Amino acid sequence: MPETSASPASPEPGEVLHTGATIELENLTKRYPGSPQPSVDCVNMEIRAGETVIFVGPSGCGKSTTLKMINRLIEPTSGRIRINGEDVTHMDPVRLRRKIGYAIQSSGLFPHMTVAQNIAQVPRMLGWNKARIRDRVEEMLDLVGLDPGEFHGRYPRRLSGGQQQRVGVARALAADPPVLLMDEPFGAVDPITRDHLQDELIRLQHELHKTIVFVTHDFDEAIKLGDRIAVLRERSHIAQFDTPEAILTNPADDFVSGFVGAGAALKRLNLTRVGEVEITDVPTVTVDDPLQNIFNRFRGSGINEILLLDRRGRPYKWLRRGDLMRARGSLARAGTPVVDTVTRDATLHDALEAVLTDAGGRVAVTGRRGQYEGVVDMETLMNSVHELLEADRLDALAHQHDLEEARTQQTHTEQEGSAGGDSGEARA
Ligand SMILES: Nc1ncnc2c1ncn2[C@@H]1O[C@H](COP(=O)(O)OP(=O)(O)OP(=O)(O)O)[C@@H](O)[C@H]1O
Repeated sequence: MPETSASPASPEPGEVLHTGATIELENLTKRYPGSPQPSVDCVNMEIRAGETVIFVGPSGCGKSTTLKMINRLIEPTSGRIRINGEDVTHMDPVRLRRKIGYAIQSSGLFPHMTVAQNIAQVPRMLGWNKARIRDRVEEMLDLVGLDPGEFHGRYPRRLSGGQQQRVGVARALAADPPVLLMDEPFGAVDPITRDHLQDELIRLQHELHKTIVFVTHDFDEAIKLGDRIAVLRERSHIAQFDTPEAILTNPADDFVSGFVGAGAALKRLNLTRVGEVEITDVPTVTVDDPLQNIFNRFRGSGINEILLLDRRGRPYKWLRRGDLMRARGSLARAGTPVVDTVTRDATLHDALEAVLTDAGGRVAVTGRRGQYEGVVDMETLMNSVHELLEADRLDALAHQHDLEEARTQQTHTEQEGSAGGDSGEARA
């Protein structure tokens, strides 16, 4: 039976919708039947409302089990879960799951339902009326960057892996839950699609401020997406729970260092976004511009290269002067196709990768619908990397200085304390 009252516009008392909710795990433990050891052993963790927390750790350490206990897909053996202060450890799990979005690696879409029906599933169970569901489906498709007109009636088998994941995220968010759990949601897609999906999740999170708990094997993904990262070791013991910067610059122990792996300086590039560096403009023309106009653009300026945009303003090809000579009246044969692009939410690491594989040493920056917004080139990236490393070096020096001061202070306090102790005894 559908619930009659529930609606995101009319939250129940104590319930915060539209934005995130706090999650508290208290001594959370799972012992699977027949296993001598618990798979998750006494986890204590506080996740703030609106933050993205990433669980990383070696295979089998208990990441998924911990995650699935939050929406009780796996029942805890003992311990407590509180969401926004409310103890949900024994709440009806079906009711609980309507408040918690869940996205998984294989997207989990129902193959016999259209995209729209998949997205509408939880709102339907919540008893929303048809018009509201229809509006919400359109809104969700738009939110995850899929054209509602094109994708509404499609079946999942007619979507690419990346599109399926987008629909999976749209479905998880449809009832506007304050919490979103994501279990390796981008694990099965190719690296370029994965980068784009990550960028989109960052953009979504800027708009929505959900509380997201995200499981991954990939430390680079954790750095890119997490406000905080929980590095877990066996039985979900927390090795370190901190910001990506702190984990990269001050790993708590050898286990964390080993997990961070080599190349911390390169990983540092994952902490800066393309939107934070200088984006330059290049001359552009569109496929509808007459060839003669394009010739004139070259002729009228000293430029050697123009970016050709498609009808929707998306980067399509790089055109050089010589290409036009060979075009023989048609742009179809001219130029070098744009293979990769980045958004402003992409990391410098993504941008560097794209620039390194691009013969021209630059990558086009695109907006939400893939439209051209500018270009980042090798020189900008190199300058930014130098600035970042220099800033890190100064931070490390300041940190070292603070530590030394604290040590000196402590020595003084101890010396004074032992002197003070004597006088204390004398007073007693
Ligand atoms: N249904 C189950 N019955 C018994 N043991 C289980 C079950 N599910 C998981 N486990 C065990 O619990 C431990 C933690 O598993 P879990 O799937 O949570 O780890 P994980 O860190 O998410 O692993 P991976 O990164 O490989 O997905 C593993 O040792 C696993 O073998």
